[in-house]
Amino acid sequence: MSLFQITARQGKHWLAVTEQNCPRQTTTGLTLKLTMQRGDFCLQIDNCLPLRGVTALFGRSGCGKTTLLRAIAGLDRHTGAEVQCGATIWQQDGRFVPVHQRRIGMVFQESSLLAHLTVEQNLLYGFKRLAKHAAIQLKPEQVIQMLELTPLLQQVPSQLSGGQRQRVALGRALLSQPQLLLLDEPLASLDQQSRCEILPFLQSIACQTGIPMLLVSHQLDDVVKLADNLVLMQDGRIHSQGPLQQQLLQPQLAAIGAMSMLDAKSHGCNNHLLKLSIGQQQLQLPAPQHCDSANYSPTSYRLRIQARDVALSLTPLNDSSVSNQLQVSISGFNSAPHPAETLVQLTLEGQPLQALLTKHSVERLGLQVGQQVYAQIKAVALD
Ligand SMILES: Nc1ncnc2c1ncn2[C@@H]1O[C@H](COP(=O)(O)OP(=O)(O)OP(=O)(O)O)[C@@H](O)[C@H]1O
Repeated sequence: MSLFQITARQGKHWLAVTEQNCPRQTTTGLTLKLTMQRGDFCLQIDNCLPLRGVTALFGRSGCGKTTLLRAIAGLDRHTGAEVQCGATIWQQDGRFVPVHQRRIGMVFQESSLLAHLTVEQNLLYGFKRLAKHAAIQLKPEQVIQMLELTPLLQQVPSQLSGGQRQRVALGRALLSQPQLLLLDEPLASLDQQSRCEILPFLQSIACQTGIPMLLVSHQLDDVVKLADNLVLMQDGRIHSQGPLQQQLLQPQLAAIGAMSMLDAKSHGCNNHLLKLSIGQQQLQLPAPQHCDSANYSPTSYRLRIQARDVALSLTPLNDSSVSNQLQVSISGFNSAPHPAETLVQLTLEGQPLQALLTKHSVERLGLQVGQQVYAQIKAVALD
C-alpha cells in the first residue's frame, strides 16, 4: 500500500499523509560559514541548517537566498567559505568539491530539460552517468510512479506544460540519487492551477524519499503547506530559523499576511465536509473532490489559516453561521502592520494560532493574556 493518499479538490490540492510517520533522514545538519561582499550587498552566514524534511528559505527579494543556495551547491566558489553536509565536507580551507561531485539534486524556476530528448531520456540522462559504485536508493520506476510520469515518457519537453516540465525536472533530480535537494522557486513560473497540481508531488517526495530539501519560495502559502522548518533571511543574514509553526509567529511575516499552520487528524467525509479533530476539538472544511467516506483511513492533515479569517468571542455563538468554534487561550498580543489592528496570539490544544483583530475589538471585549475565548473560523477559509 502506498504511504500516501493524494486527492484533489476543485482549484486546490490537498495531501493527506497516513498515520505512518514520514521517514526523515536523520544526519547532522548542513553547516555553513560564508562571508561574501558584492557591492553594497554582504552575505554573512554562520549557521547550521537542519538536514531533515523540508527547510524553506524565505525573505525579501535581494536578501541573498539564491546566493546562499548557489554557494551550497558549489556553483559559486567563495574564498574562505565552509560548507559541510552531514559528515561530508564540500568546502573547507583549500578543499572544494565541484558541483558534479556533490550529491545534490537541483530544480530551478525554469526547468533545464534537454529539448531534443524525450522525458524518459531526460530522466535517465543523469542516472546512467552515475558512477557504478554509487548507491542506488531511488530507481527510475519508483520515481516515474511517484511523480505520475508514465503518460509523458515518450514526449519531448516542448509538448509539456510548465507543471509537467517541473515534475520531470524533479524526477531527474531525484534519479541523481541526491543527499540533498535544492529547489530555487520551483513553482515561480507556474500559474496558480499548476502550482496546486505540483505541491502534492513535492510533499510526497519529502515524505516518501526522506531526502532533505532546501526550498526557496516567495509564496508563504506554499511554504506553509510544505515546510517543516522555516529560515527567515534578512539583508544577507539568517535572521531566525526553527520549526514552521513557531516561525510563523515572527513579527516580520505579519507584513505579508500573518497565518498559522495547525496539525489536525481527519476522520472522514460526510455531506461533502471533511471532519477533523485537534486534540479534543472538532472542526470541518469542504471535503476534497474525491474524498471517499467508505474507504477513509485516519490521516494527518495540515491546515493553513490566515489570521484575518479568525474571529474571537467570549462565549460560543449559537446563532452564527460559523461552524468551527474552538476553545483557545490568549497567549499574547503583537503589533500588526496597520495601526488600527492587533495580532492576537492564541493557543489551541498546545498549537499556536493567530487572529487579526482591530484594537477596538480587543478593547471592547477586554481581551487579556491567559483568558479563555472561542475562535471562530469559517469552514471555507480553511485549506
Ligand atoms: N552576479 C552578481 N553581481 C553583483 N551582485 C549580485 C550578483 N548576483 C546577485 N547580486 C546581488 O546580491 C544580492 C542577493 O541576490 P540574490 O539573488 O541572492 O537574492 P534573493 O534573495 O535570491 O532575491 P530574489 O528573491 O529576488 O531572487 C542582491 O542584492 C543582488 O543584487
